[in-house]
Amino acid sequence: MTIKAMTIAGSDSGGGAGIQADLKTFQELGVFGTSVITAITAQNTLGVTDVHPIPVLTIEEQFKAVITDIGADAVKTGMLYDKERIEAIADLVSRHQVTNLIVDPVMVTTTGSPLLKEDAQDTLIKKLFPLAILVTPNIPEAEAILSKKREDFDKLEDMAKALYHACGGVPVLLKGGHEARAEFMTDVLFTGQTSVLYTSPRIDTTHTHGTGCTYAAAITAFIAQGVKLESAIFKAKEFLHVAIEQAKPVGEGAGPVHHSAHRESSISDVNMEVLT
Ligand SMILES: Nc1ncnc2c1ncn2[C@@H]1O[C@H](COP(=O)(O)OP(=O)(O)O)[C@@H](O)[C@H]1O
Ligand SMILES: Cc1ncc(COP(=O)(O)OP(=O)(O)O)c(N)n1
Repeated sequence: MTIKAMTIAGSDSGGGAGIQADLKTFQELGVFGTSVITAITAQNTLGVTDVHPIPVLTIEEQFKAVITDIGADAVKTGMLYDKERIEAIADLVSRHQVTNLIVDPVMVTTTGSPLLKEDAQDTLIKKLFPLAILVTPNIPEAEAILSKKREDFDKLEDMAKALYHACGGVPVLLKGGHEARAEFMTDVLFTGQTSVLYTSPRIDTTHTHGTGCTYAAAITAFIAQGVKLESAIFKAKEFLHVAIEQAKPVGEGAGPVHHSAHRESSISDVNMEVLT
C-alpha cells in the first residue's frame, strides 16, 4: 500500500522552504507527496522579492484533483496568504473529511517577509485550527496568536498551555528555535492532558532556512504512516536535527537544511520527556 501525504503551501523558488521542502521531506521519509500551491514566492537564501497568490478556483481544483483520485493519509498546511484562501481551504478540508490535518501557521519568514496578511490571522484561528490534529507555531507566531510576549510566561510549557486554549483546544507544538541563546533547544507539545518536552543540542549554524516547514512535513509523513502524535514529533525532530547539522552552504544567506542527511546519520541527539 502506498502512503500519501499532501502539502497545501507556497512555492519557494530557492528550494529550501514551502512546497519544495515539504515534498523533499515526504520523499525522504518514504511517503508519496502531492501538492496544492497557494502562492508563488520569488525567494532565495537572502529573502523574498515577490509574492504571487494563486486564484482560489485553481487552489480548489488542485485539491479536488488530488483528493478524488490519489487521496491523502495526512495533510499539512503552510503559507496560506490571506482570508479568502484560508476559508476556501477550511471548506475543502471539512467537505472532504480530512482527518489528519497538521497546520503550520506560517506568518513571517525568518528574514522578515510577511507570508500571511495581518487581517487573516483571526480566520486562521477560528476556521482552520479547529480542523487540525496539531498546530505548530514558532515563538513569534505564538506571540501573535496570544497577543502576549514570550516574557509574559515563566516557562515555555505555560505558553504552550495558553496556546492550546487560544487555538480552540487543539494539540499545540510550540517550537523553541527562537528562544534566547541556550545550549539546548526545547519544543513543547501540549495535548490538553500532557506536556511533552523535546530537547536537542543547539547547532551553531546560520543555515536553518526551511526548518519549520521540514519539521511539520516530517510530522505529517509519520502521521500518514500511522505513527502516534508524540512519537511522530520525536521522529520528525530527529530527522530535522541531522538535516540542520549537515546543512550545506547554498547561496549567500541563510542556507537550507539538508533533507537527505538522515541517510548517512542514525545518531539521535533528541530527548523526549513526558511531564505528568
Ligand atoms: N540552530 C539550531 N540548532 C538545533 N535545532 C534548531 C536550530 N534552529 C532551529 N532548530 C529547531 O528547528 C525547529 C523549528 O524551529 P523554530 O526556529 O522555532 O521554527 P521556525 O523554523 O518555524 O521559525 C525546532 O525544533 C528547533 O529546535
Ligand atoms: C513559501 C514559503 N513558505 C514558508 C516559509 C517559511 O519557512 P520556515 O521553515 O517556517 O522558516 P524560514 O525559512 O523562514 O526560516 C517560507 N520561507 N517560504
